[in-house]
Amino acid sequence: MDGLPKELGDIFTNNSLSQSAISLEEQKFNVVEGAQPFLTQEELDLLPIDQVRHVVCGVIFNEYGQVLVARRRAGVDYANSLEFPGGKVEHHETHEEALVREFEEEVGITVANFKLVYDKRVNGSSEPFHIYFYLIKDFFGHPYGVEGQEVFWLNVDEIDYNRFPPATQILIQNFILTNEYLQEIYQH
Ligand SMILES: Nc1nc2c([nH]c(=O)n2[C@H]2C[C@H](O)[C@@H](COP(=O)(O)OP(=O)(O)OP(=O)(O)O)O2)c(=O)[nH]1
Ligand SMILES: [Mg+2]
Repeated sequence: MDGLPKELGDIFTNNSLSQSAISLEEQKFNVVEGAQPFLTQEELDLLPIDQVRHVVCGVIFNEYGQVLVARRRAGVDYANSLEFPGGKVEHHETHEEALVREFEEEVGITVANFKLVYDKRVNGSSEPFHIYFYLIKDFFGHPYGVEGQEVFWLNVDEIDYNRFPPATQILIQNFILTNEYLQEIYQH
């Protein structure tokens, strides 16, 4: 796990739920980013690329123009927030291999034909990471929450980007809500 130790993550979540005065919906999204020493974006960007963890995520649309979204589990970093499926690249893997593996492990589908659309250096809760978002043009199978997590298709006009981690919010605002993705999907 990339976040706080599980016990700490749970304590954080429970405290937030019991003591905070914010709405029930907002309480579900507990950002633990920054629990480790905070680095500015400039400091993060100066870290050598081979010294930060790489994370790959995929954005997939179905034939109705809906986007595939999952909910992060309790007790992990960004607990209960929404996310695009994906995860950490392992040492022996390319980004593409990691993306294929993560989609099989998390949502049970095989993905193909993808393109990098946005990337960003992030101050994670336990370590800095570099996140890469791929637009996935083809997939095989029917997605479901292999690890028991909620997985669903969301209409683009129903996306509330505040429910996603900060890096994903930027992607949604600049790539999805602007319809930039349509050009990428239909460009051959
Ligand atoms: N999957 C995913 N992770 C995201 C998104 N935005 C974002 O900041 N992250 C962060 C959360 C985590 O700190 C990090 C890695 O994601 P992860 O928790 O899915 O990693 P993983 O699947 O390998 O999980 P694990 O084996 O470590 O439990 O990326 C997103 O849209 N999707
Ligand atoms: Mg994951």
